Amino acid sequence: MYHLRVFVIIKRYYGKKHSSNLWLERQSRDPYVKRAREEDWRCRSAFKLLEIDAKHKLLKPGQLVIDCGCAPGSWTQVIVQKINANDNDMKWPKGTAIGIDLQHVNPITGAILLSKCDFTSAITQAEILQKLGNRKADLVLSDMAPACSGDRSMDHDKIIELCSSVIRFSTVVLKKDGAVLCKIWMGGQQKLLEDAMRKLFLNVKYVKPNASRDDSAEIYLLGRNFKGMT
Ligand SMILES: C[S@@+](CC[C@H](N)C(=O)[O-])C[C@H]1O[C@@H](n2cnc3c(N)ncnc32)[C@H](O)[C@@H]1O
Repeated sequence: MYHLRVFVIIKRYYGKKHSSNLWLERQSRDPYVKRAREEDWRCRSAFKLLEIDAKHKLLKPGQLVIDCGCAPGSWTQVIVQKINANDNDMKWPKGTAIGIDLQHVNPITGAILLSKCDFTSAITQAEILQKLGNRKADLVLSDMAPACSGDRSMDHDKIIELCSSVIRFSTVVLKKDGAVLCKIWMGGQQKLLEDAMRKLFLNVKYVKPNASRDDSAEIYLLGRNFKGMT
């Protein structure tokens, strides 16, 4: 019995060490990780949003954008840059970026950050509404991802729950014709989410940027031209 316990402990230790070595090796070979460091983005995810934006032209000067699941902050960095791109031109108002995350987020100049906040909680959503005042958002983004349990189907259900919360909140805060972009992990419930979005947005499509790893189940659902609530 004792030997069995020792064997299990050693296997667990080396298993973890092996997978963290694989992760390190993968990071060191990843060109986006290197570029993120060189270009001062907080993480490689910046390139996903930059790529989606280059193709779909979502971010514009003067917009109000809500970034759900923003830590460590690379999407918020991109947003702040794009919505204030015409900063010297007085005809454009300054943009507003609001980032929310469960984790601590280091300050980003030009962004309002709600650190250590659960986006799905009523308290956090009330706080976002308070920050908005009587303004509405042009764009709601969600790159939120639940902590992986290792059970694909359970993780899929959890991320769909997060997206459902984003869509519900978007119906309250979005301007007519506004847009939502949210990350999902593909699975059985994605069609339900897609159908719910089709009822609210004129255009709904799937988007997979090159910076999103090929072997990942990650994909983004983009809903454009919010129909507004009647
Ligand atoms: C992939 S990371 C986001 C990366 C980010 N877009 C960037 O570019 O830096 C996913 C984030 O979602 C956050 N998250 C997961 N569930 C959340 C929740 N209920 N409320 C707020 N943030 C959440 C996690 O804490 C994590 O930081």
